[in-house]
Amino acid sequence: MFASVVLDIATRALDGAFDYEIPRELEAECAVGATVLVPFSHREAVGYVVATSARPPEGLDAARVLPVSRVLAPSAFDQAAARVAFWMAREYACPPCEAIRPFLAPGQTVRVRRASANAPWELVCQKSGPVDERWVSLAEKGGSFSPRANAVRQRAVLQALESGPMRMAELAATLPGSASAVAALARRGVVNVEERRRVRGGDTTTLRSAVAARPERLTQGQKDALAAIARACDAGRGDVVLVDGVTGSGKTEVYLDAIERVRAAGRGALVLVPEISLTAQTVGRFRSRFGDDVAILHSRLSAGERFDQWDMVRQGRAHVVVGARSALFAPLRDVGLIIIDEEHEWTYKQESAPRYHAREVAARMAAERGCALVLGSATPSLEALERCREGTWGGVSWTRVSMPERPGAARLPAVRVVDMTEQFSGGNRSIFSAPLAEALQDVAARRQKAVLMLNRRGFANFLMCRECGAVPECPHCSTALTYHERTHSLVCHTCGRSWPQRAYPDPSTRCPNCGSRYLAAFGVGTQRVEDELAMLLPKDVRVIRMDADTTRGKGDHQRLLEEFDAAECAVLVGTQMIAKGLDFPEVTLVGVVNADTTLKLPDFRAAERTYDLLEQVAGRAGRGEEPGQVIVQTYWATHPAIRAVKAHDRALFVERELSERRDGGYPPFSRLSNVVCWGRSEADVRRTLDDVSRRVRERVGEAAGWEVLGPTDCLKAKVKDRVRRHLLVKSPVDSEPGPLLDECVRAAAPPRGVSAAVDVDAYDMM
Ligand SMILES: Nc1ncnc2c1ncn2[C@@H]1O[C@H](COP(=O)(O)OP(=O)(O)OP(=O)(O)O)[C@@H](O)[C@H]1O
Ligand SMILES: [Zn+2]
Repeated sequence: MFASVVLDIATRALDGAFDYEIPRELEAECAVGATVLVPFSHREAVGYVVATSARPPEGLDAARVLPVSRVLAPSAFDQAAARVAFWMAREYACPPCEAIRPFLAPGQTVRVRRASANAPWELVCQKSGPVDERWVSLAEKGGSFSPRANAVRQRAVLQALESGPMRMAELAATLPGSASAVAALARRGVVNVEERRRVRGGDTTTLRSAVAARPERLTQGQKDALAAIARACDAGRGDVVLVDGVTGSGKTEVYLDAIERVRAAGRGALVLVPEISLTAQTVGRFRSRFGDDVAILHSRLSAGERFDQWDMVRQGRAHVVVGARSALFAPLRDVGLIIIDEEHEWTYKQESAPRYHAREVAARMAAERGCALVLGSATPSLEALERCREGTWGGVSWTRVSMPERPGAARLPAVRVVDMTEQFSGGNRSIFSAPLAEALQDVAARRQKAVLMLNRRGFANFLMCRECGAVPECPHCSTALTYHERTHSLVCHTCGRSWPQRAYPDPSTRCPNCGSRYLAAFGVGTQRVEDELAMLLPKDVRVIRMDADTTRGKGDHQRLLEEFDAAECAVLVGTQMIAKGLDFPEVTLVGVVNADTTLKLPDFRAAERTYDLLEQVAGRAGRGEEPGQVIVQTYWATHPAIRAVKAHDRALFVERELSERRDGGYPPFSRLSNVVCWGRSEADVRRTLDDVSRRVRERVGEAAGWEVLGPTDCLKAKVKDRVRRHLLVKSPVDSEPGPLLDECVRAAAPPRGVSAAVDVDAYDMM
């Protein structure tokens, strides 16, 4: 037998597979997907088997093919997955081993390394094993036993167990030396020790929304969606269904029912949700329907826990995988359905190699495995909408099903837009406009609940006139200028021009539009909102703050939501993290403190992001029987994104946005790739990227639909003392920029100390 092996050496120079002979004694283990050790250029290297064959590789003398030395880890992926990995390597311009790594067992780092140029190579093997799942509990007769007076540890163990069984690992961590005490107690039959495979990720919660009770009847939209999904599944060629359902329309129920059908046919399902929604609520809903058949994968699990979940899938003990982006690579054998919830979310794009977009990889995987792909969102990406409008894309059908209504008595909330410049000229200097302050007080008086969102995405700082709402923009690029506090300047990060400018309260400040002296840096913290709320509302209203600061710990997120759930009357104040997914039927008011910050990001998707965010957060109101109200505070009430949210009419935003994108040649009408170069030496970085740019321009020539922009400094021009510059490349929708850019970067051969990354279909261009 022979094996085709991709070496784990991440360099652009090594992009193929190498052939090895499989010694007879390794034949059983050395399957596709196995991690192996092989001889390579006078040393040994780690690699992954991507194909096996009984015939010797063509054109090679079988006697000269070297043998595989060892099998280091059993198979983690199959042939179809290997094909997807090769596609990823090409599409996203990365070495094949980088595209294979996501498919490996969590926690596996097996590398051959050496400490210095002359040191010997050594194999570093780190693999996660199953987590210690021994549980200790009091036995029946435990109550009557009393340890000897000097058996302090035994006493402590018994005391700890009084409130219920505990994991051995937990006991050992909290009571040093408890292992031997437990062993002694177990010998006397006072405690029981049992192996118990805990179902992880579904930690118990008091959240009422964490159960998915089967509804009495489905809405028409839900039925339509399920019918379309069934057709796509039966077609068996990777067809895509976009479930375009307004917030609270019951998309989760559609996913659950669709999975039930797939499971009944004996196949499994992969469900991707944004990391932040992987809370007890989502997980609980899937568990309440599928129990232990669900595996959960996300980054807040420990390496051991992740391994366990992954291994359950590989062993065929769990058939429904719910997880963040990377769950796409779980070793589920017979995938019948892939679901991506909140399809428009940015977190589906990975920002480090391999720089893939989960939507695109999922589409490829669905075609490769002959299953259906379901995308769900209340605010679908323009890419998905455009492909559905075309009807087919990439050789499969793309169908949009709309779910325009919420089930039962629930209605979409009324949205009121408050113009903050009017509030300011009327003398109101508070964070809260008069209407929002009143609505909050009403919620307190009626003992209901409210959600207040502070838009804080992006780090870009800009100046805004408090009197007229103007934001200084680049006259050449029509993007908002970034304010640099230390140098007192406004900078355009598209063309690099800059202007001196001082912000309020400096006396020299003048708004370029109206001359007001209130041209100030924009930004309010959650802390300040919390303080102002405390002054506005009676003491007995719970204010719960949820932001990066209050959710550092593992269980913080869930605990805060549980507090909000349990409270009688409360306000949840938070950043973007509270905008999506939350299903609290008793929320009657949603307030958006500052709708505009994302509009001003120097990014062509800024308006889309803002629209998505506002429509999603607005969707948290009125999900139960009580009608909901939304108040959006903005300095830009006439912006199409704001008007669309106000009317719950996406067309108001999308039509204009699509025509602008078409005119500007931006996605979804083109592909946009970002080539970034960074290093300590600015001269080297410049020279390298100039070289790349020259090569790309040469290759592209006058080809229709190709356009090269830059090179320019990145918006984050310096990170950790490394200078960053980038080049943007637009290409036609059906082009393959990956291989071309890869070749140009390779040919430019970045010198030592300069790194280059190719980001195809880039989202973050800062
Ligand atoms: N057919 C139905 N009849 C009654 N209630 C339903 C039905 N389908 C779903 N629900 C309930 O409607 C609520 C909203 O559903 P869900 O959370 O799935 O909405 P969603 O479409 O995912 O919204 P969002 O995009 O805002 O997250 C849930 O409490 C769910 O239990
Ligand atoms: Zn400019």
